[in-house]
Amino acid sequence: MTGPAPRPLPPRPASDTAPPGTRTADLLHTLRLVWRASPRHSVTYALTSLLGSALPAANLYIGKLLLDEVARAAQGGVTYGALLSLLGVQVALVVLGSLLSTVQSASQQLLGDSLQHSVSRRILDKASGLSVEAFENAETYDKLQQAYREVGSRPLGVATQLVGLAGAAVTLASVGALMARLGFWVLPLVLLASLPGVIVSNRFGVEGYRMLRRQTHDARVQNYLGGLLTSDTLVKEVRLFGFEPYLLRRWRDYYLGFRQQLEALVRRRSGWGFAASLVSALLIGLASALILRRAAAGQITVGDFSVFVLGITQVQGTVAGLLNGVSGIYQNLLYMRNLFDFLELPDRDLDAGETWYGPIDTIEFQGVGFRYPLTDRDVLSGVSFTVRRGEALALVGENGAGKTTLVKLLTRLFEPTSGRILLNGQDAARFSPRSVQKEMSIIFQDFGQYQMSARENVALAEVSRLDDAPGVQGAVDRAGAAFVETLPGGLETPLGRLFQGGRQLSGGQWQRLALARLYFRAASVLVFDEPTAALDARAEFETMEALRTQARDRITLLISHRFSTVRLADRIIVLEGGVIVESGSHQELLARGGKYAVLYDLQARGYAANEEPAAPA
Ligand SMILES: Nc1ncnc2c1ncn2[C@@H]1O[C@H](COP(=O)(O)OP(=O)(O)OP(=O)(O)O)[C@@H](O)[C@H]1O
Repeated sequence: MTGPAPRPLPPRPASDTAPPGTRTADLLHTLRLVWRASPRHSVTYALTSLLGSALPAANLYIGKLLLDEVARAAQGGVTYGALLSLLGVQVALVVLGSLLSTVQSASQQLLGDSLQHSVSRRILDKASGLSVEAFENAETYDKLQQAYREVGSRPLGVATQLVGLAGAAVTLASVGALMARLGFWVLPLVLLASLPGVIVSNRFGVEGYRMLRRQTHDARVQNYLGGLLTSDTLVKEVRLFGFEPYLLRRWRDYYLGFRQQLEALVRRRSGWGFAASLVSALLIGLASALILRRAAAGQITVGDFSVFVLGITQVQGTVAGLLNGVSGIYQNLLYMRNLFDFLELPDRDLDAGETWYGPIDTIEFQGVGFRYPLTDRDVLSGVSFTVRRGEALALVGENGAGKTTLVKLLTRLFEPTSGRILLNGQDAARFSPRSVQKEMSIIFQDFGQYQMSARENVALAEVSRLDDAPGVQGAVDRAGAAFVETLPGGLETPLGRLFQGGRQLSGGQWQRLALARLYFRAASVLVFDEPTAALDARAEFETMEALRTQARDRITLLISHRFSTVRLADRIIVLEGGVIVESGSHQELLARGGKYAVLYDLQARGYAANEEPAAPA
């Protein structure tokens, strides 16, 4: 599906107030990245570019000699052979030029490809080592997204622009040396004439960039609005409520705002651009008049004059390229800082610590507290409880009470900010998170729907057993996901609608597969976070029955808003504002008449109300 072309978002570059050494270090770092990506293509690209940069001066010089010889030939004394040999050199230069540029662009393309691959690889390596915490931090996530988006252009941009700068210096020095022979004022005047245009274009380049930056927030909102209109998952709701015109109007309002700013910028840029070209023309006119005076005095040849005329365009183009290259490198380095910031984020070594072996028989929370990074509020505090093998513990509480957070701590995705968690009486922090996680299996509230085969959807819980067909089948049976057999390719059927040939499943079917994934891993701790939210009544009943059987030789943790599910647990913990306010069995908590009883009563009354016969009209 194609949506409206998204407005280019200027990615947020790192602050340009970084210490002066940072840019140099980033430049070197970028060049190292480029070099490592492909030394062979880096060298080829640099060499062909530099050699090619000396060609304009060589061409100018041969052209001058040829013209002078032609002029002399008019007076006789020059052989046809001499003219032909100069022509031969000129043709050879043209052939060399096109050979160099062919090799240059081929090596640039291959270097770009290697670079994109190697930097993407580094980003993905980094992303796989980051903690879950890092992903929940909006700024880090932004950096990751941006690094990934920019990976194809920025590092190569820095390298090619840097080589371009060196090439421009070579061109300028060689062409400049030729022109300087025509009079000491020629080169300064021509250089001066190049400046106004470059200054204006740079100044408005920066303004344009700032404008885009100012618009970043609004552009994101506009893109979001466009995304709502083109989203396959939201189309049902958008159509039914019919708010397309509202979305379109808001989308257009943003566009009109951007358009106004763009028009103002274009007007000013055109005015200044025109003024700059006038100044430039005056200076070139002055230089030409001076050259012509020397020509009138017979002090320069027709070849010299051609060096002057053709040299002007060459110098102006090179100066513009040089200054634009400097600002281009600077801008690209700002983006590279984002990439480096991301690559420099601390990893969370999931294998650090002692290795945990064997089943977990008890989990004990001792005064556990937790605060999300960059927030100023504890979402859990003083949480203490113990759960033993064979027990099913349910967590209840209203939205935002801290249930999922508690599970994240239990599963070592996050570490407590206070208190400790003991496993079989030993501090969990001593053990490597990964080795502990191997003993745990989970179905999250927002479980994954992997656009892969049904088998992979189950076996991802333990990829080393990806080919364990009986194991997968067993998990599928336990999860009541028998529908898999009715799929055209059985367990091998690709799922989801993202790729061709994929079968889309219903929400409940996806959830059953996620349950199968949980069962597939041989774990001593099972965590069910709203495991039945998308299930029908029968499936919920079956799941709960299976869960009760599973629970006998394991620790089971259950989060649910459905009391029909919760009441099956041996013990229930009631969380409120991150604190345990009650705990006990279903019967005990009802008898106590506290928070649990109130919540239970509310839900029970909801059912009862639905069962009341309709009042006669
Ligand atoms: N990544 C995060 N960064 C900052 N705060 C968070 C983050 N995730 C959750 N919170 C906050 O932590 C509190 C507890 O959230 P949690 O998801 O644990 O609640 P819950 O009891 O599972 O809620 P629900 O029943 O809605 O699933 C909430 O106030 C929430 O706003």
